[in-house]
Amino acid sequence: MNSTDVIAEVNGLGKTYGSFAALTDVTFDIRRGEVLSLLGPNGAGKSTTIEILEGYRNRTSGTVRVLGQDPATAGRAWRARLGIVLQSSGMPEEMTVRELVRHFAAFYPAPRDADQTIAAVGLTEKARSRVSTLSGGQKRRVDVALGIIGRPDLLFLDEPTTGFDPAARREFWTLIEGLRDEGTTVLLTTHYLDEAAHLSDRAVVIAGGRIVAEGAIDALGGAQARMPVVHWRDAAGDHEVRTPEPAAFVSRLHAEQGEAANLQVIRPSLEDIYLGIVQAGRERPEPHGDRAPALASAH
Ligand SMILES: Nc1ncnc2c1ncn2[C@@H]1O[C@H](COP(=O)(O)OP(=O)(O)OP(=O)(O)O)[C@@H](O)[C@H]1O
Repeated sequence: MNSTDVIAEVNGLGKTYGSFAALTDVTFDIRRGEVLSLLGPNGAGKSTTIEILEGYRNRTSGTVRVLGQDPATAGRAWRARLGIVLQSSGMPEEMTVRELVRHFAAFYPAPRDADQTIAAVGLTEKARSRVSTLSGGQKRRVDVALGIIGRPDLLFLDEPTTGFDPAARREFWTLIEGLRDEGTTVLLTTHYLDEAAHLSDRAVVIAGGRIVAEGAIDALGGAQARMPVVHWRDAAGDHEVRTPEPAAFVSRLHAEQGEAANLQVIRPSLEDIYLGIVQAGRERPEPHGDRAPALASAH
């Protein structure tokens, strides 16, 4: 891969809070134009990673480059190229949606049109409403509008659809697909595996502060974890066989036994695969001696 195709590089990233290692040896990159999902259970270290990439949190060790610069020292022009939708944000509640979006647009050199952005997040009818009168999901849409108003090269979305109803989530997905088609690179964290599967090209799975899986979203977990399972019942009881060729297996089963009761072919969902990865990560023995890495390069 050409190095210009990499928009962010994280190498051997470590973060300790006192003696607690929140991140250990985290290495991954974000490629231009992709939607990368950062997945992991509560407390895995996702927000810590994102905040280090955004320059809001100092790292303990390792190297990080985002849009060609070290976030720990990068300045305002660099920050203007990022779009950030945090898990929770404090917005001036007394402003109207339009006032707020216009206010933020003024911070950027080449912002989107405020009304078009409000329309893109589905809030045209609320453009004249004060933020204080919006529902939780509508406020989240304002967060997203503020995240994209500056035409970011890299957009961080930290659990963007929490609190959205199902229709709003689908609309949001369409919005993100549109941004991706325009060339925006997105780092997404979500606990909704269907969202990750729908939107992202690749995923990095983090658990206990370490990367436990990484790869194309439709190859995550490897062939074994994704192997279909054939279930059926006969006089001897219930049976379950994992096979890469379920059709051939069912055909043989039928030839041998005739119509099987309760026959099912189940392909593991991304959620099944993800839960298996996280569980395996928990059971993995701790690598010797690096639970709390020394301060290699404090920033
Ligand atoms: N300022 C802090 N001081 C001490 N520990 C912290 C601090 N911030 C985070 N941690 C700890 O670091 C770990 C990683 O937290 P982080 O917020 O990055 O997780 P997360 O993956 O984003 O979780 P969630 O899915 O719940 O948002 C957690 O165990 C958390 O308690």
